[in-house]
Amino acid sequence: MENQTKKNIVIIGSSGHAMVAADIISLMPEYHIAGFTDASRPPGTLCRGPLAVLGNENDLPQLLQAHHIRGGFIAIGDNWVRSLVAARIKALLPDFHFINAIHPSAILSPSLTIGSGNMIGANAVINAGTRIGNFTIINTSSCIEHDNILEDYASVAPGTITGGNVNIGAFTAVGIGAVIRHRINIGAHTIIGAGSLVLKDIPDYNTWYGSPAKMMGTRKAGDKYL
Ligand SMILES: CC(=O)SCCNC(=O)CCNC(=O)[C@H](O)C(C)(C)COP(=O)(O)OP(=O)(O)OC[C@H]1O[C@@H](n2cnc3c(N)ncnc32)[C@H](O)[C@@H]1OP(=O)(O)O
Repeated sequence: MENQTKKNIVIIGSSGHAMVAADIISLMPEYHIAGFTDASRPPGTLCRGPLAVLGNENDLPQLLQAHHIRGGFIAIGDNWVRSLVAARIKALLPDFHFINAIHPSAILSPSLTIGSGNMIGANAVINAGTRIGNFTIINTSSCIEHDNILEDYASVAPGTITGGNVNIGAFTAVGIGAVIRHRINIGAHTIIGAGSLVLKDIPDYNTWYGSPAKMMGTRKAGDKYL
């Protein structure tokens, strides 16, 4: 039940990633989680203690009223799928408020610029002058150094480290534990494999991995990467 100090929030998705997002949002004093939406599980399915699947995305207009929901968070780890879901919700509810899910242990520079719909995990550090777009994932214990740019729907997996002045393009996924040297530009829709060391600029629609990372293939928007 919403009280006077907390806004009711719905989490879109109910996977393992959604449970991490729920853990984060439950630690944010301004929000109360009303439940989840997930088209692949019947309403009433318990997900996290008493919190259940309330319906699917198409039910959102009714769910907002029934549960006094004031905003939501898309907790879908796949960058492309997350963008498709965001587009569907925006078409259905143009004024829907997408919150940022920011773990209280994250350390964010006061000069950080950030949009909406982003997840910032436990112990992440984001340093001065960095700009984060919308619907990105900065996962657990990532270190995003000064003057980086992360475009919309980009993601960095747990333990990623970037140097200063790194740009990561829209929809690009940086794998777990990758290290990216300072002043590197990574294009859009690109994948950096787990544990990679990136020392060169990387174009759009590429897969690179290894130490040092090398070009291992090309890809199309929406290709799987996990
Ligand atoms: C909370 C979370 O879970 S966040 C998500 C965390 N997960 C990740 O970060 C995963 C990122 N994805 C990867 O690293 C993937 O391995 C990819 C996308 C780079 C490559 O995937 P695929 O194209 O399917 O490669 P595939 O598994 O077929 O492996 C092909 C070869 O490359 C090697 N390889 C794959 N990934 C890597 C890597 N990151 N570094 C070095 N070698 C690699 C494999 O060992 C294999 O070598 P082999 O032919 O000698 O056996």
